Amino acid sequence: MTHQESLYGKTPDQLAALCGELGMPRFAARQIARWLYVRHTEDPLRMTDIAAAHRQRLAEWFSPALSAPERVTESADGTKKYLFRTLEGHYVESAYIPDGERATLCVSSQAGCRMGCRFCATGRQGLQQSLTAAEILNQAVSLPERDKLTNLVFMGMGEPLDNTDEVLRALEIITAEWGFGWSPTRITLSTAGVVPELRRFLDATKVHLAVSLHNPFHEERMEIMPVERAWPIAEVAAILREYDFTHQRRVSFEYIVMSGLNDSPRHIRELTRLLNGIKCRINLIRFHRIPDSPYFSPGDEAMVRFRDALTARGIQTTIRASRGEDIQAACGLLSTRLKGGI
Ligand SMILES: C[S@@+](CC[C@H](N)C(=O)[O-])C[C@H]1O[C@@H](n2cnc3c(N)ncnc32)[C@H](O)[C@@H]1O
Ligand code: SF4
Repeated sequence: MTHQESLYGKTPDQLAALCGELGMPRFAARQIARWLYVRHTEDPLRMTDIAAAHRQRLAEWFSPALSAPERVTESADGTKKYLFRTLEGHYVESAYIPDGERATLCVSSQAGCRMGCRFCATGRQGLQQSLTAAEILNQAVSLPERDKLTNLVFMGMGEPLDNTDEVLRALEIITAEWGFGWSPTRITLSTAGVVPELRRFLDATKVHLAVSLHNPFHEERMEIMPVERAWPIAEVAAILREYDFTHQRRVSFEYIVMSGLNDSPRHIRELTRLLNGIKCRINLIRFHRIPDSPYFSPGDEAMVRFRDALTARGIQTTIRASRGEDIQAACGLLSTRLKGGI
């Protein structure tokens, strides 16, 4: 245990172990969790139902983890991009996306990413740091719009299943009744398909899953997503076939439509074959241009034709509205710029 450690981000089990080490009653763990996650107070000195001597000890041992965003950019459509600094000094982005009754926060799970997808600005940074559970939660808790949030998506920077321990801890805190008490159906985790971690995630939580597909052919997917080499999308699909997505929990596939690369009838046939037996939905995404990239989205009509062709084959398909494009709300562009990366 070091003085750098924070209370925030710890589960009651972890807090109980700490209480034991510090000579405090173990039941104090529940009280601390309540202060942290229900009352959003991380200063031990304000935890008034804990004995004063223990409060003092906690304050000496633990440093604060929560911090306000350092920068915000607002889009014409109301989307806001926040920039948070981690304790190690890296920048991560979160996008706040209001939409009628809904308000979604897109959170980052890592600063940078080591998956190297060719179309992704975050991928170009490489991995700087995996976020702690506290740093993941901070993006929601320290958001000025915290109390308006209805949904959370792990679609910001980083690959959440390359940081599974901390992501699962954050998900536990968000969904537990001693935590934020959110229904798991308000949360979606997006992955490029880290096969060894996928089952663990599916077994440990009930949150929705999104898989970044982008091409159903092994050779072609490998060209744009190096993860395909180690963990083919066919293996991801095989695992998903073992799970039930017909009730509360949903699985969807993200598909950036790239002109001339993945939008042919051949791709439609292969997608149908790949996803056969999985109750799912496909979200078609427009490519957000990043500098020096060779990819282009087709026009609106071609997107609609592609959607209709998939729908005609029995796959529920929607075209995802692009939000915040004027502020580059997608994926790592702002923080990459700050680092001088592009
Ligand atoms: C940034 S990733 C984070 C989650 C996870 N690493 C993944 O790949 O699913 C979230 C989504 O953004 C997509 N994405 C990345 N770069 C993009 C771009 N330039 N335009 C549109 N979508 C992009 C990814 O394919 C993925 O579906
Ligand atoms: S798309 Fe996802 S997995 Fe690929 S580099 Fe970007 S953040 Fe990483």
